[in-house]
Amino acid sequence: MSSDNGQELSEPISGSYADYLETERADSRIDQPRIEAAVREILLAIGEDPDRSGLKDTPGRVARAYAEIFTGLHQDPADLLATTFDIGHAEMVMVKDIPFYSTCEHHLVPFHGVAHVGYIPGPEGRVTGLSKLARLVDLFAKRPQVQERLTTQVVEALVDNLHPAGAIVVIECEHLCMSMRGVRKPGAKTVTSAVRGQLRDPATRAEAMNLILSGQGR
Ligand SMILES: Nc1nc2c(ncn2[C@@H]2O[C@H](COP(=O)(O)OP(=O)(O)OP(=O)(O)O)[C@@H](O)[C@H]2O)c(=O)[nH]1
Ligand SMILES: [Zn+2]
Repeated sequence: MSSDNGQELSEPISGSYADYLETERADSRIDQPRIEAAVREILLAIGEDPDRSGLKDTPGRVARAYAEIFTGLHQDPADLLATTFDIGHAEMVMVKDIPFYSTCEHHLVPFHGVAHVGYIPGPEGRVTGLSKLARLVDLFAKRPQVQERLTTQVVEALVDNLHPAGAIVVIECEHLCMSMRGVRKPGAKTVTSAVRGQLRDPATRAEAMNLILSGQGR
């Protein structure tokens, strides 16, 4: 892939981005035997038989699943955003409708939806690969979370690592803790936003919101 001005946009896998990819595969920092023991206890506590054939492999499966959905606890956004390009683009870049799943830290059930991530490159003109914006959402989503903190962490990682002139993150989610239990309001959506720098300016913010809302029939 190359940009309009012919510069290469290929992503060399070296240095700390390679480290990041390694953490995506590695789950060694998550204590799976401990999760297995805890899940067995939960099954006993609800009155199930953890040794019946349908459940005997469940603690191990849950441990592997948790190792996957909490990988982000052991990933550093600085590694992920280490590869940047100077392509002389000073206008807004927006990746919208990034689907993701996270885990509510209050109930350990999923919340899921879409994230819209945009920024205006700063004077240094540092631009990251588009996929990295989606990976950044996953990095913070794959932790026990609340939606507000997820939103803030994504925008602050952009600010800290790309030094943009402005950044915006808007997240829309359904929380299963509000759908399948408790207040039981399936379909209710929670929307959070965080804006920094030039995107606090009303006109620039309106431009970003138009980009987010366009094509969504809203
Ligand atoms: N602000 C915020 N609240 C959340 C998020 N995810 C879940 N919650 C809320 O966290 C609150 C926890 O409230 P508690 O009263 O401690 O727990 P609870 O008795 O299970 O509450 P209910 O869900 O109302 O039954 C609930 O109101 C949830 O809806 C989130 O991402 N952000
Ligand atoms: Zn919850």
